[in-house]
Amino acid sequence: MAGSEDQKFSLQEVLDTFKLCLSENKEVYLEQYVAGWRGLVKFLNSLGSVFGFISKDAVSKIQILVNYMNGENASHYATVQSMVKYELDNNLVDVNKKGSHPESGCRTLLRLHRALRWLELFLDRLRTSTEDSKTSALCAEAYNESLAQHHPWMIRKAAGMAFLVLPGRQTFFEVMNVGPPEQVVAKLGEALPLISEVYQITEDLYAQHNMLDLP
Ligand SMILES: CCCCCCCC/C=C\CCCCCCCC(=O)N[C@@H](COP(=O)(O)O)[C@H](O)/C=C/CCCCCCCCCCCCC
Repeated sequence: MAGSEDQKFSLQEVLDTFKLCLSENKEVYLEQYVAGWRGLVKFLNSLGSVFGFISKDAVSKIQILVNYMNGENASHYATVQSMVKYELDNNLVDVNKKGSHPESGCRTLLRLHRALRWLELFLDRLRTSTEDSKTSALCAEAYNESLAQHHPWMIRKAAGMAFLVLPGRQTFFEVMNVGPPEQVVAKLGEALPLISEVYQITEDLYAQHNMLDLP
């Protein structure tokens, strides 16, 4: 798995995985969810080693979920809904404070879920940005509105420094491998509703089970 993060990023590929994320009855397939994140990590890796600490954290969370998906209880880790039910029914989630299940699927996925909100906000800003927009500012705004609220000061500082070396909008669009800027904008417009729907379904599920603040 780790090696696949080094390959070339394609926005279309990420879009395809998020398209495949939802079942007919709107359950979120874990395999596709994780595949979407793997694709995004490829992009992050292509931005350079400054982003290594972020990539490392994302990869370790992906790996925790992959281990459950391939483990002895794999059948319970087909969708986010089945994972939540299984872990809650079997008291496998540290609901109030870290205890015997510090790496439950539920708390691990929650971290990626919060990052998905950042992604949604960031992509929307990119989509509506102009040629002279600064990606670092767009990224920082999206981060401050979402993930930052869950991160301690040190992480916020480190993330803020990393954002400063983000490439400009033009380079960013090129790395997406979609085509000219108009096509990137169109593709982002296609991707956003899918990402939003996956985010909202997960958010509602976690809210319903009072799990939005898992330690
Ligand atoms: C379509 C292409 C354009 C966008 C491509 C974006 C690619 C982004 C790829 C990955 C995003 C990283 C996801 C980070 C997950 C962070 C999860 C988290 O919150 N972890 C913290 C809490 O975990 P526990 O300690 O409770 O286990 C952990 O402390 C975090 C450590 C690392 C710092 C995370 C900073 C996140 C910044 C997100 C912005 C990424 C900037 C990418 C720039 C394109």
